[in-house]
Amino acid sequence: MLSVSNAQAIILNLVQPLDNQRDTEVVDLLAAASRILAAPVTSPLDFPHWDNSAMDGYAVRYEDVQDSSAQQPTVLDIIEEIPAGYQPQSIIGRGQAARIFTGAVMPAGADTVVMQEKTRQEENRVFILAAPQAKEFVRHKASFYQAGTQLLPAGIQLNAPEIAVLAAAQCSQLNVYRRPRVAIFSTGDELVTVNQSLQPGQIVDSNQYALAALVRECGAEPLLLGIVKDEPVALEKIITDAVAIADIVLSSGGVSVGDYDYIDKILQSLEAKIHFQAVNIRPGKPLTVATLPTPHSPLYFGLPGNPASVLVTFWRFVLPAIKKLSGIQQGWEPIFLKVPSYDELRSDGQRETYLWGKLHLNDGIYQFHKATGSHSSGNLINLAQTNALALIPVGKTLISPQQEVQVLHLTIP
Ligand SMILES: Nc1nc2c(c(=O)[nH]1)N[C@H]1C(S)=C(S)[C@@H](COP(=O)(O)OP(=O)(O)OC[C@H]3O[C@@H](n4cnc5c(N)ncnc54)[C@H](O)[C@@H]3O)O[C@H]1N2
Ligand code: MOO
Ligand SMILES: [Mg+2]
Repeated sequence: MLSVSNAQAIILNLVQPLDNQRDTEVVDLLAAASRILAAPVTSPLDFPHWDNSAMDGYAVRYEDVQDSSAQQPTVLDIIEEIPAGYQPQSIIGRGQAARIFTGAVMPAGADTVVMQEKTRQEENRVFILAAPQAKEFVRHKASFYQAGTQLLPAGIQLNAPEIAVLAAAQCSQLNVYRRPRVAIFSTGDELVTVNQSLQPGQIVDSNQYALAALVRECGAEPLLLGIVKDEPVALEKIITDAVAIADIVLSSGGVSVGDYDYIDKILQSLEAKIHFQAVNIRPGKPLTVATLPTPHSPLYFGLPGNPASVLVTFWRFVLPAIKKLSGIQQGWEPIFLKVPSYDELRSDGQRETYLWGKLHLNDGIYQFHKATGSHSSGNLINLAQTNALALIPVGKTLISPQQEVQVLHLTIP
């Protein structure tokens, strides 16, 4: 059976990132947090914009003060006071200084700032009580960033640090990738919505709600198409509708070998290319990945119906695909941490097994705690509060308490 890593490689190979011309939109800076930058940004401004002081103190000429000490202070005449936001008017000459404050423009003639604590002021004179270093406490024009060079590259996510940079560079509108569109529907005669009353044999379609939340969490737009019965005609229509509007289609259920599992047959009748129908993973083995022969060739994930399988296959396979699609330039693959396991972890050794649970901080070190209760893929109850999946590789049957385990950390992104 196809290994998890080969399945991931096939999926990432199939994903075409959004187009940096067609698939973009302009958003205000305040709405740009967590979006993906579609074009590199350059600024006509230098950072700092001008030489300025890093301290509250006195702007001086280094050559005047280089021999200063507490015993033999240099005495300078204060000829100007320069607060932040003020353009200095005078040129500092021999024996002169300017009172200056943090962030204020350096006056011409001065090249060094002496911090206030190393001075004593008496009326219009300042006593320099210690020799500074040459150019000390001056933040030089363009020393952080040179105008016209690249400020931010395309393909990065805009988080608080980038938003700060863009604000400082007066970029009030940004060219970002549009959100990937992800169509979601559930299949099954037994399914009802949260608001319908349950008849014997029925369950709530929790997968659609779970997938909508996951898609939204990773910055994409969920298009909810509802529940469809296990009927070929209805299924063919919903798949056709979904592929027409979405970049990625997620269905759940109907991909195993039962008499009412129609998804793969309908994909075949629609001339989809099915890349694989099963992966050596637990939970989530019956996973269908296909591409459809429409112009924009959306990627189709037929996720298995069991609720735990849906979440695990989303985290392991769909999330990296959405990341690549969204225009992010790198870091699509899941990140595994190596941590000690608090609990004993078991698998039959046949499939790459994912056990859900929580990373707990213990004295500054993460530890994996397995969720209590049944790890059946049909049990969604103990999935609540999951923030990590422990991985037991093929061939391994036991990870003992305190042994190291690889853990997929689920904080998105
Ligand atoms: N003979 C075999 N039977 C099964 C195999 C197998 O290899 N041979 N694989 C099992 C595994 S593993 C899984 S996972 C499931 C996958 O089943 P399907 O994708 O065909 O899904 P369904 O049969 O439609 O449903 C399975 C299960 O999940 C519940 N379900 C379905 N949709 C939802 C939903 N939207 N919300 C909540 N729960 C849902 C459904 O009621 C079933 O209990 O196949 C095994 N069988
Ligand atoms: O793959 Mo299934 O998800 O083991 O139950
Ligand atoms: Mg089935």
